[in-house]
Amino acid sequence: MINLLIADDEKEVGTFLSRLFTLKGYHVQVVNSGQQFYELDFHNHHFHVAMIDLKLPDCDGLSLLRHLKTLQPRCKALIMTGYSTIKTAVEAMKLGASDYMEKPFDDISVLEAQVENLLNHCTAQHQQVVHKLAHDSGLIMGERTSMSALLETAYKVAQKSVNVLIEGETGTGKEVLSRFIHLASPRSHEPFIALNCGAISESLLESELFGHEKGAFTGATQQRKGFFEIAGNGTLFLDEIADASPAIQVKLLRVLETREFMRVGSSQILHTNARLVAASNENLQQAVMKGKFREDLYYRLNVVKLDIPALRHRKADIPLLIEHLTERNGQANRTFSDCAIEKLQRYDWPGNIRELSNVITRTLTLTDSEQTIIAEDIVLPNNHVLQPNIETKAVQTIINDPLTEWRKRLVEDFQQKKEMDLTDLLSEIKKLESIVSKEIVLQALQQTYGNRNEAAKRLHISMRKLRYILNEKNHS
Ligand SMILES: Nc1ncnc2c1ncn2[C@@H]1O[C@H](COP(=O)(O)OP(=O)(O)OP(=O)(O)O)[C@@H](O)[C@H]1O
Repeated sequence: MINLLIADDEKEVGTFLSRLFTLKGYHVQVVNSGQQFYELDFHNHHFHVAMIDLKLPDCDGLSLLRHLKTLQPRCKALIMTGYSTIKTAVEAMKLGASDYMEKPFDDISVLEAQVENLLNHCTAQHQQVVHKLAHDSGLIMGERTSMSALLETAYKVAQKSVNVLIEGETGTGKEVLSRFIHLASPRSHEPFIALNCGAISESLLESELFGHEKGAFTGATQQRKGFFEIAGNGTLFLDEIADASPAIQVKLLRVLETREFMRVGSSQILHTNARLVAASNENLQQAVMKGKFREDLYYRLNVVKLDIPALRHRKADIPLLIEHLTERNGQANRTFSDCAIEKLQRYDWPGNIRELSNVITRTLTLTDSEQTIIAEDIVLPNNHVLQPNIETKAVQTIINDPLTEWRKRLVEDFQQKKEMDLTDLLSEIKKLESIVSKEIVLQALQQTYGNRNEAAKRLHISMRKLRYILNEKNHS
């Protein structure tokens, strides 16, 4: 028996949906408040799909979603939302909701289809689809990394007609991700147009975006369509959006608000249905605070924000990327030794995947095509800093030495006393733990030149834990 859960304070909605799905043979449970939701017996009663309204009188839908996903991670959640809360619905998708549906429901068959889809949704099949799309867009990442979670969110928002803002350092793959969004969207058969707002002058950018009439300016010898027109029902990717001039920002805002624009030199109003994906390697919110970027445009673009992590924060992806980039160079048969891969993983990659790609191409070109690439073949920038591999070094020096000494002392102690005091032993283990962890943290701090945030990140611990290990009293 399929079990559905509906959480909505509007009783009529609950009754209507309950009737609709009961007729299909499903068992439907309706709750009208957060309190009723929390009183459900999630431990003994499994739900297949939960439809959750974002606004309940006594709590918000996101808390209900968190509760549900903690107790029943396999239950698919469909968020019901009004237009004003679409942004929160997208947040909900980041928290694990499968989809959202706008209320009031214009077409009930769409809701029915969404629920059916979720019920038929097979995880393995779904992952295959996402992987294939990623591969087709040239996007490589490891499994269960920060990128795979990001891709899952990107896949979900791709299905919607919302604007997307992608932030990430230069070369992290913002354009690649925007291609993935396009390919995963219902617009995939329409054009994908990419334009770098930082690479051209203001007047040229305006005419590239909106087109121009013949004679609109010197050199405009014929009428030309702009990218908004060429993109049609497809996707327009605007890279380095923070570099658009104030005048262009005003025009973009107008297009996003009204979906209308005019070619340069024309008074004819044209309509666009293109989806906008904007990207920036600068933090756009900070650009707003500095007065460099319009706040209203920022909010229009930032319906969904995807942050691509820098390559140095996802080094686990490097071996796969090396393989992919080697293949892209037409040299799939070439291999990198373990030491070579380790060397590449220890570098910080300020230019991210673009820089990695250049290093791979250069290395492949300069080495004999028969040989395995070794660490010495890889030339990194002159002033590069290779990050020591904390784990290896820690095991060799920091853990081994105190452990040997401790073991020796323990054995000598036992030989003298001829008896074992377990309480003493446990307290010795605690002491050893604190000595070793403090040494590791100090080592990490040395390697990050005192940068506590970076040290904590490398050791996969919180700042609070780092302060605790360093015996700083006030570590909260
Ligand atoms: N996940 C990835 N898998 C494989 N290749 C990637 C990935 N991400 C980026 N690349 C490659 O890295 C290079 C830079 O990617 P892209 O142009 O998308 O970065 P970007 O963030 O848009 O850069 P910029 O900020 O400079 O515009 C390209 O050659 C791209 O193919």
